[in-house]
Amino acid sequence: MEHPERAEPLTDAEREMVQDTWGPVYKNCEEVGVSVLIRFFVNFPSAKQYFSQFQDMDDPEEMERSAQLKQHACRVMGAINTVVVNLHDPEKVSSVLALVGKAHAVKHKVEPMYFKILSGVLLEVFTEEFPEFFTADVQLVWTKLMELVYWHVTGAYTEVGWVQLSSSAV
Ligand code: HEM
Repeated sequence: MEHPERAEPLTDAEREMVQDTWGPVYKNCEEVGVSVLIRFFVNFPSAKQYFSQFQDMDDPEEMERSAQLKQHACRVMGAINTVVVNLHDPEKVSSVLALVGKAHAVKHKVEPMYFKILSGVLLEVFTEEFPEFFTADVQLVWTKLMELVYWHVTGAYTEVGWVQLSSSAV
């Protein structure tokens, strides 16, 4: 799997932009997280294969009632929160994301490309729900943060010897 030397670190000003705009999102973390995951699973239905409780569901309203979906929404948002509040501490960021990457590779066997797709959906929903905060500049910085997340997660995949099994995630 391709893995560049390093991810571009955020500057102090960029860190502040991320932290300032994350507050209103995290305040509504369950609602926003559920919207993100529903859009993810509706637009990329193959991503449901990993979730026993709703892999065969197509109706978004039914998905919304799944406890497993809600739980994963909160876990995703919780992990992003840990990254955002610890941006000043690169070791903490890398250890949190290494754990996420390792679990998804070893335990859940999730194709890493889905992390890239989910990042795009996260940003899309944040921007739609909080247009006053997610201006073009802010979106760029968040894209940089998501690239950093992806870099750490895929680094963990490489470390556990993940071999890409399929070239297409969609
Ligand atoms: C930023 C992205 C993500 C974060 C922060 C995240 C975080 C987590 C966390 C903290 C857990 C619980 C602990 C564990 O079992 O490892 C978890 C479980 C899980 N994740 Fe993710 N995840 C992300 C993306 C994904 C993606 C893209 C998929 C698949 C398409 C996925 C599939 C799963 C599955 C199947 C479980 C187990 C669910 C269960 O047992 O009910 N995750 N995730």
